Amino acid sequence: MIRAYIALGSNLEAPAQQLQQALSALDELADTRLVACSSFYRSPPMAGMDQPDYLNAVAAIDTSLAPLALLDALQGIEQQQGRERHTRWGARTLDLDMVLYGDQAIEHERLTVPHYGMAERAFVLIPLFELAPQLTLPDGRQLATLLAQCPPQTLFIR
Ligand SMILES: CC1(C)Nc2nc(N)[nH]c(=O)c2N=C1O
Repeated sequence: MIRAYIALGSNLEAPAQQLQQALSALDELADTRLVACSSFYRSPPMAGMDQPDYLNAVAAIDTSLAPLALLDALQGIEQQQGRERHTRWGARTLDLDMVLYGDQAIEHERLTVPHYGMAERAFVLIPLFELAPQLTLPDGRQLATLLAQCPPQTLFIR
């Protein structure tokens, strides 16, 4: 089994329920087990868009699904929970992003792992640090270092 970390985000239609429902769906995926989930964190939309605050978390899963199969499964859960991809940065009922997949660096047209924006996203780094403070990225960087260098963002533990 591979340890993967999934970033969850929602800012529409009862975000706390969206995240809880997504955690259950992750645990029910074939060949996958939900190992842990961070606290839920509320924060204003990054880049100050005119949207409701987000609720974010990071989940740790163990899976034997291959990366693209896991990606398909994550997109399936988003769709089950009403995710319409209107605009790239628009508000959404649920976002599931594969942040890390074991110690693999993946460059595929559908999938980049580690997640391309994680170093600038406190709403990913802080929940991830809660779960795995000693984590080292595939390129050798320490998660603690990324967190120290990340642009500050106001997060509230919900
Ligand atoms: C629109 C954008 C970049 N901003 C966000 N901002 C916050 N706080 N949380 C998110 O999950 C999030 N997701 C996004 O996709």
